[in-house]
Amino acid sequence: KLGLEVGKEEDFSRWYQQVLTRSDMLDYYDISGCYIIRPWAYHVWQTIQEFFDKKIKTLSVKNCYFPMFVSQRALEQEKDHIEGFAPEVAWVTRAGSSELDEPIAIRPTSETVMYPYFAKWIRSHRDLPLRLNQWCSVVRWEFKNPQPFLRTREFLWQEGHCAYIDKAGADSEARAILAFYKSVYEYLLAVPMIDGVKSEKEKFAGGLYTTTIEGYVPATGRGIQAATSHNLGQSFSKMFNVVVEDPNSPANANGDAAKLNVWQTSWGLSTRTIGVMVMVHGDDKGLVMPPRVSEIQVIIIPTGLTTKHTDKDRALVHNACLDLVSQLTKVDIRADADLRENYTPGFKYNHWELKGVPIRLEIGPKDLEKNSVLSVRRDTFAKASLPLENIEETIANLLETIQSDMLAKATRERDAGVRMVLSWDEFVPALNNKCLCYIPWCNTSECEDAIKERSSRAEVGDEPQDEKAPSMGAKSLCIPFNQPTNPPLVPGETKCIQCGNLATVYGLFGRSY
Ligand SMILES: O=C(C[C@H]1NCCC[C@H]1O)Cn1cnc2c(c1=O)CCCC2
Ligand SMILES: [Mg+2]
Repeated sequence: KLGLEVGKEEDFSRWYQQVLTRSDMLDYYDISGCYIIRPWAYHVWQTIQEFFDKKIKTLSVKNCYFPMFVSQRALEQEKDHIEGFAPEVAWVTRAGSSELDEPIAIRPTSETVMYPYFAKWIRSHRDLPLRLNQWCSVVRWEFKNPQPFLRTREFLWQEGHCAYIDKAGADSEARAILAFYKSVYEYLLAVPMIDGVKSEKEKFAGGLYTTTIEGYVPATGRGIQAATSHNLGQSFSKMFNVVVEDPNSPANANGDAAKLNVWQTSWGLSTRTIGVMVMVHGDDKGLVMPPRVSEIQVIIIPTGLTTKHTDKDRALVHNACLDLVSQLTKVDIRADADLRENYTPGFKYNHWELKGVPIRLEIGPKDLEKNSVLSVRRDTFAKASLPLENIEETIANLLETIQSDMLAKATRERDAGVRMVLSWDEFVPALNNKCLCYIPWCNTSECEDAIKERSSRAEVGDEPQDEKAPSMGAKSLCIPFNQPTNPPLVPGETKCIQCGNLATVYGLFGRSY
């Protein structure tokens, strides 16, 4: 059966799974939480990789590869970094039929893999800055229900790890990387992001601060953490003893200079990117692929051929399709033709709509007479008859228009899903209206806990716990760099909507993935 059996608004999680499997993006695997990434999705990941890799090379970041195995000693080098996460760590305990003397962990992230070697390699300030990145997979044995691309036990990502002589170096690089992350989503995936800093409660416990980009999924009204870039401060360099001689401090009496723990950053972006793109742009006909990341940007389909037409007519139309493919390919447009004899044009339209191909071109005998082609946009279904004259430029422009229209539409929907909430009694209704909320906030962890508690479904009245309504409370997603100004938050006057103490920031809150 082609097409989707369930609508996006009808049953979102079933829609999401069906759109992924029926578009051949992904297949389920016989180990829970693990999925097969098929070519249609893998092309998106490779496009992101090429784009991001070029960006970090402008910062002189070098790619490398560390082992996926972590010794128990290394992993537990820093207790509080790992203790919160310990249940998620997967261990190798046996090889063949023989037990290992020591269990070996599979990396859930690579701080503890890399930093002992940072300590070994960084001996002098001249060894700084050190800027490394690796493209790899990591394993986190999550117990919450898995979701393809969004929460999986193994996922592909990149993790960057850098070391600087001072805080300023770490600050500026962390922010530069965050801007690159934002452009992955906004330039490639046509998904708008809100950037900001995580609260003390939500930040990466091992670090000084976490900057983040936060997405919004209109269909569920939930926020989603899309990528993070941390200034780790000096906590990891103290744990792992990554020290240099302080170039700015004179040697003391007996000649040895002061020691300085380096300042570090770490940053990660994963295949969650693909899930966000699907959730934001997909519709009831299937995927809607942003042109910049779609393996096929234009699909050309012969049409209008009936039994009345001769084999010659058919050959003419098929050749016109193939000519068009080569014309577009010559100008780097990723075009293909679907000349399968055993499927009707209508069947093919559904198939390529399901896969979200941005433009469909229909060519038949009549079009050849008029030297034109019928184009259909996947995002709006708008049809237009296009002259074959100068078709390359026309299609190139149409692809650009689709890319920017998709971002504009997703931005309108995101803006409609984020509200200014200036009093507590508006907060939960806004969440239940699928909105994220900017709230005047005191920025304390205990208040954050109270907000989560008071906004979880159980707390609010006793309406039936229908499985769709998220029973979770609202989390703080970020303190946006771009603080709302309407109305302005008046320091010393504006109150936190939860606890009534003075508000110091606007916080972005919402139910989230
Ligand atoms: O991974 C990070 C921090 C950092 N890691 C490198 C990329 C950027 C950033 O995510 C946080 N973190 C999340 N999840 C886990 C761990 C963990 O450190 C360690 C144990 C298992 C689960
Ligand atoms: Mg986690």
